[in-house]
Amino acid sequence: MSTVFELKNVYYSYNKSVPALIDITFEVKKGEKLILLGANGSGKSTLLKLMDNLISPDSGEIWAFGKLLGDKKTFDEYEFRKKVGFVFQDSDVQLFSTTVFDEIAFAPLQMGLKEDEVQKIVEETLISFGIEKLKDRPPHRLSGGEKKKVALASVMVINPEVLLLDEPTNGLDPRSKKWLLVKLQELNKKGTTIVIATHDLDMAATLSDRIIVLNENHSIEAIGKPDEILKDKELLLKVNLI
Ligand SMILES: Nc1ncnc2c1ncn2[C@@H]1O[C@H](COP(=O)(O)OP(=O)(O)OP(=O)(O)O)[C@@H](O)[C@H]1O
Repeated sequence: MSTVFELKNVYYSYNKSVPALIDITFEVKKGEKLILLGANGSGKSTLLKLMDNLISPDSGEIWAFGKLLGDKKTFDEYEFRKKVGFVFQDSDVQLFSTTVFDEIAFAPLQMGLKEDEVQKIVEETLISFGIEKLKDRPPHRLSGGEKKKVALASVMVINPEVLLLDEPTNGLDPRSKKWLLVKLQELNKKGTTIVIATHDLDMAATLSDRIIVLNENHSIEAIGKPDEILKDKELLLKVNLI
């Protein structure tokens, strides 16, 4: 299996006195389902933002598809954005269009698809996410769960090779959550690499090949197979997950 992401001794702090991540090293293999678990404030969202090249490490390196993120000579931001989709924890940060239709059409239009192709792909996505009725509504006036579905649809519409998802089930009702887990499983079977930050042990159990646990000191406490990690009560207690 080829490596999609490689993080080497990554450090990050929002301001000098408060570290957010300390000495993070791991790889993500192509087609892998990786769960990032950890208590509030342990650094999960920060880690995903670093992997999405929204912020840059203070030190250490992040490689994606064999290229050093942000490297002026070799890194192509446009190619990267086509391959990697990021769904924020807070949907309000993500949604900016005047209608749900335009929100979902944005990425395919950016990729240069023709108007009629975009129309078709957006209609299909609206149906697949069960949000056809919302298509003319302003995204910022939707409920939390509806916003989350639109945010997911607006990223998944271009079928990225890698999905970075920050608390994707937050705000979803039980049926929508189940539906999302099935959808992510299906995408993964077709080859999509999935990295999810969550506290949701249910999701960690159903949707992971490997789990990374971050501790309150913002470093990696454990990396392992789901059955090893989720059986380890002492570990889960230590990081506030049970
Ligand atoms: N914009 C910011 N400015 C300053 N500090 C920040 C900022 N965002 C996060 N932090 C701090 O960085 C650390 C890691 O935060 P992060 O949001 O990555 O944690 P998390 O594991 O995703 O938490 P949660 O489970 O609560 O979403 C925390 O100590 C947090 O207070």
